[in-house]
Amino acid sequence: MPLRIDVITIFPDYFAPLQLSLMGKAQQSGLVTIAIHDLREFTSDRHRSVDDTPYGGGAGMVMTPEPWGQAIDAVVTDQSTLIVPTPAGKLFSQPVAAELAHSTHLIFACGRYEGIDQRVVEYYRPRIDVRELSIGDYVLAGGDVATLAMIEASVRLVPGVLGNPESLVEESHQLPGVEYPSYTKPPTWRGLDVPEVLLSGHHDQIARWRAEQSTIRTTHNRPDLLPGS
Ligand SMILES: Nc1ccc2ncsc2c1
Repeated sequence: MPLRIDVITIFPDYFAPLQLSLMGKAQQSGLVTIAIHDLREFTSDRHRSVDDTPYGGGAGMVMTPEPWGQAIDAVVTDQSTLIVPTPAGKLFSQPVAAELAHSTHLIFACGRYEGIDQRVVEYYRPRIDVRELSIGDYVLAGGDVATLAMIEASVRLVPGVLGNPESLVEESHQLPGVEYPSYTKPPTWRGLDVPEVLLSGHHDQIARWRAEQSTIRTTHNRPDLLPGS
């Protein structure tokens, strides 16, 4: 049963990259099907409007609920998971990507402006799995780039998508923290040598060196990921 993904957006062209590389191959292989829908196709007024001023005042505009209701109703099933990217959401992570990779049907609602009228989430929550997800503590111009990131992170975990599942095994055995630095040919580049241990063939020493490097990097860049932090 392939993973089906429906993306609803006012900028369908943002999703052209999904035809390339790994994401494109995943679709050609039949492991994943991705459909992009223009929210404006689900409006009924002459101007195809999708937003209005916020109740309660405040700057910016809010996306009106009805086009979203029409668009989501056009694709939803009782197996669907509705994902609403928002800076206010729970943090997307590798474990969440793994969950999404094993779903049957994902609907991404890419909001713009100040977001989507909250009643859209309230309406679907009793009916299907609804997840408001953030990709980090920063604000984009809309949910489209966040959706691209979450699709790529999730689809690469769909069994069969990655040519070499070994890289997923390594990822899953990742020590708590960030990965060690990587090197390839040439052995010397602009006067800089590859760490000697990596050329030694001593796999135990290499493993130890990589674990040390991961700890050094995690301590410096992501102390929040250190065990016990
Ligand atoms: N609708 C919207 C606006 C900004 C933003 N930034 C990250 S996800 C998101 C979603």
